Amino acid sequence: MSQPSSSSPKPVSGGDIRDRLIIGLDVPTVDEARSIVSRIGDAGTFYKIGYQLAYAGGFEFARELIGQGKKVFLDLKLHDIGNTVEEGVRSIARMGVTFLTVHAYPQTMRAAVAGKAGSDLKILAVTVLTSYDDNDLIDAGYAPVAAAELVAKRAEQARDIGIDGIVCAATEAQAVRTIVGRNRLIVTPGIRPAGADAGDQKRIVTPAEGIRLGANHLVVARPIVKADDPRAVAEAIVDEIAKA
Ligand SMILES: O=C(O)c1cc(=O)[nH]c(=O)n1[C@@H]1O[C@H](COP(=O)(O)O)[C@@H](O)[C@H]1O
Repeated sequence: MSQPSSSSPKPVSGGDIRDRLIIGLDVPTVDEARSIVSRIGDAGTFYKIGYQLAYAGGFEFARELIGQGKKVFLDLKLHDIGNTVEEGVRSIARMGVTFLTVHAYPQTMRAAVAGKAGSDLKILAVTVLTSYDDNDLIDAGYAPVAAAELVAKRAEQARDIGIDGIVCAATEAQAVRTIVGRNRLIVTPGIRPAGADAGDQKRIVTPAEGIRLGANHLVVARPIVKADDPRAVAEAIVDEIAKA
């Protein structure tokens, strides 16, 4: 049965409903990102910068957004030897971003928790990518395992290591909530407004379903940044979140 959103823990802002929508700035240039942010205006409060923009001036742009009072999720999905992850996270913790992703491997998660010590940065562990289904896991060399089962195992490990939040498909959010409890965040990509193109996402739900399934924050990129009117789409999603 769906979990009512009112019983979910508060999203990171604690109050502003707009913060529950994280807009993925998956665009090639800072100019384009800046233009989208300005068109969205006060409908967008929380932005995600991933590989595409991060490696094209996105780190400086993250500081610019923070300077404007926006929250930033740096989606770098770190995964390396422990020392490298720990020192990398230590550097990122000084930037003032709100969220950072790492892959949910135990060594990597432990290193990230050590690296962020003393800062307000929240580490999110990516369990199983939302573009993966069970066959993709076999293809990647895993012994036959359901994506949902691997998500659950990684969520348990993340909880035990002291990770702040979990990135998973909303279809797994209820199961993850029972594992991580109410004090950790659940952040779900793979969100599609009704009728939107799924693209490469395999485990998708609508914004309202994502919230009802217990997500604290929804990540949406292409349906907003590729829209003719990104502000209208962002507003419609926030409205759907508010009513869920
Ligand atoms: O960590 C993420 O944000 C992430 C994890 C995951 O499992 N799946 C996933 O889609 N994402 C990111 O969420 C965003 C989803 O983008 P759209 O499919 O365009 O809405 C992309 O920037 C992905 O990199």
